[in-house]
Amino acid sequence: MSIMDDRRDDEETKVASMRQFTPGKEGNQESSKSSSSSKPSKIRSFIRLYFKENRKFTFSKKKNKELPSSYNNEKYEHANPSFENEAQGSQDPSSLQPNGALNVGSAATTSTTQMSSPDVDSLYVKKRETKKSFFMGGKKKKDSNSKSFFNSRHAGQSNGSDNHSENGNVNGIKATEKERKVEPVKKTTGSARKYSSNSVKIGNVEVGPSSFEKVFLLGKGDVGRVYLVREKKTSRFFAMKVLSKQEMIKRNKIKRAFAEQEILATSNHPFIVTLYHSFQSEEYLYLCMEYCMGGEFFRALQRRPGRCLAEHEAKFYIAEVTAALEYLHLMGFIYRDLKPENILLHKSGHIMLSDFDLSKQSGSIGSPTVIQARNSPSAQNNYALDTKSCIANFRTNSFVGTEEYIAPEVIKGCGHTSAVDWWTLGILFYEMLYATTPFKGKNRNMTFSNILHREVVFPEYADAPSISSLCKSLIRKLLLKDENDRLGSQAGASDVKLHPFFKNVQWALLRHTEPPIIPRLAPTDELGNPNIAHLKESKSLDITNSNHNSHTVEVPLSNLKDQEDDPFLSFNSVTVHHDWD
Ligand SMILES: Nc1ncnc2c1ncn2[C@@H]1O[C@H](COP(=O)(O)OP(=O)(O)OP(=O)(O)O)[C@@H](O)[C@H]1O
Repeated sequence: MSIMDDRRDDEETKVASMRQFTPGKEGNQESSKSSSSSKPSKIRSFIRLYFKENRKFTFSKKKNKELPSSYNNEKYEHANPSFENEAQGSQDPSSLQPNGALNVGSAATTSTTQMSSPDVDSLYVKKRETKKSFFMGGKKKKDSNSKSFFNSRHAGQSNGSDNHSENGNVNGIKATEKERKVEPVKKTTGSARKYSSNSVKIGNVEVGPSSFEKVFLLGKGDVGRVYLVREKKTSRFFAMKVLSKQEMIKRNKIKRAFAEQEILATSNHPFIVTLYHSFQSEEYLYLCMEYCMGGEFFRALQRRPGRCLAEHEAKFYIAEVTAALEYLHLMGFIYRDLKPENILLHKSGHIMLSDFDLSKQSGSIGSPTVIQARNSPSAQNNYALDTKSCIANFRTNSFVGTEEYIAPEVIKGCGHTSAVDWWTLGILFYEMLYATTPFKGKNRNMTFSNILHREVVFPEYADAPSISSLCKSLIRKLLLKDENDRLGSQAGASDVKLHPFFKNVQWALLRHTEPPIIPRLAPTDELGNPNIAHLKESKSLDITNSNHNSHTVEVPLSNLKDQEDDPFLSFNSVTVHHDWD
């Protein structure tokens, strides 16, 4: 079977299978050699200066009179079926229970042993699938293997602290409400949260759920939905992520929601989705973000001939992702979930990283330093910013990621660093070029075994994409199994940027470069908002009624109000004003 065929099969699997959840304790076991006395605020100011950029993209200046990709049925068929489904009240696939956990079993004996490490603090592996599997008519796929590993794994970690699970299951036994202790997220002090201050002003939240009306459903994850909403007062459109508190409690994902808010509110970068407001109601947390009209990069990739890109096109996206990862690392974040599904496209076609719920923030971030570049192309330009130094010594033990993208050190369970992001960049690059990931096996066991033991192979069949040796060299270096040898291990993003493959890339002018795919957008109104007049609107226009009826309600939230340890008490309700608004 050719790689392309294989990919098509994979598509079926992705559509058919649900995300995999395994229990674990959201970890606090990260170790950092950097002193906790370091001053994140100063460092972040430095980073902001380093990245001080006008957020406007060159190409967005030209008034785009076309509709977002998701509206154009001709070019982007099924791009917005979520809307259809919402209107038709189709079945919510998340009502299908996620089915199990990791199983590296016999096919990957080494990893099984190592993964049983009691140091692992969190388990969360996503199976490749589209986040919109519900509208694609996928069926639930049972993964019986997963459960067995879940059980054996937890048998080896049966200390009390492991009783927290992503899905409320402990050693395969469903925890009762009494048993499930909801850990409040520690109230952070004003000094703990630092927001971008240069071009961004953070204030008390100025809106609430009733300030918006739902237009339609854009996409869905495990604990929430993302809606296109219109702010009543301004008629501006936003993407609103609505997270169910019930579900977060049930799946022990409270900290993930906090981390996502923190990262979104702190970040200010052209290739990272912008947060405008965050707030909560009794039932939900709300993240009001910039609406990425270009839709998912994953979808754009699927629509390309052969579902892949030419080398020069992939280079563009890999360069933008590298710039975004560089920024995140400088800010002290490890992204940990890079994949085409998490890359959205701005209406200009530039990338916007989204979905930070698996990201990890270093407790204290180090200072960026300047080091002698090993592979600098020019003698004058012999120094590089060491972007790794901000996060270099930060290790975390969570077992998180997406199956085909997981780095070897994560499978081994011996802790991982920001180097996992460079590994995932290598996988992403490969997938863009060959329409499949390099270590994909017949099942999860084989995939993990391949990740641990197999060298990356580049297809050489007759009509295989023609890829330069420089490009292959970059991918090989990003996919080195030993994180200490991997590209990025010396100076972080600078190592990657200085690879000869990127010789002609003008890093500072990336966002002024015309993207290879310009989303065909439907007509916009005079404010640049999508013209949705012709669309059938969602049944419920009330954002306060998010209708998360797919999930079982187990803990009455009103009970939480009586508890002094309301886990959402310290969720930051803020409004972020950006200087380009
Ligand atoms: N800013 C945005 N603009 C347009 N569409 C968006 C935006 N944010 C999210 N979406 C859509 O909603 C989908 C789900 O979003 P997201 O991945 O953030 O949700 P999630 O609940 O965190 O998912 P997961 O379970 O993978 O963590 C995305 O795949 C995308 O299609």
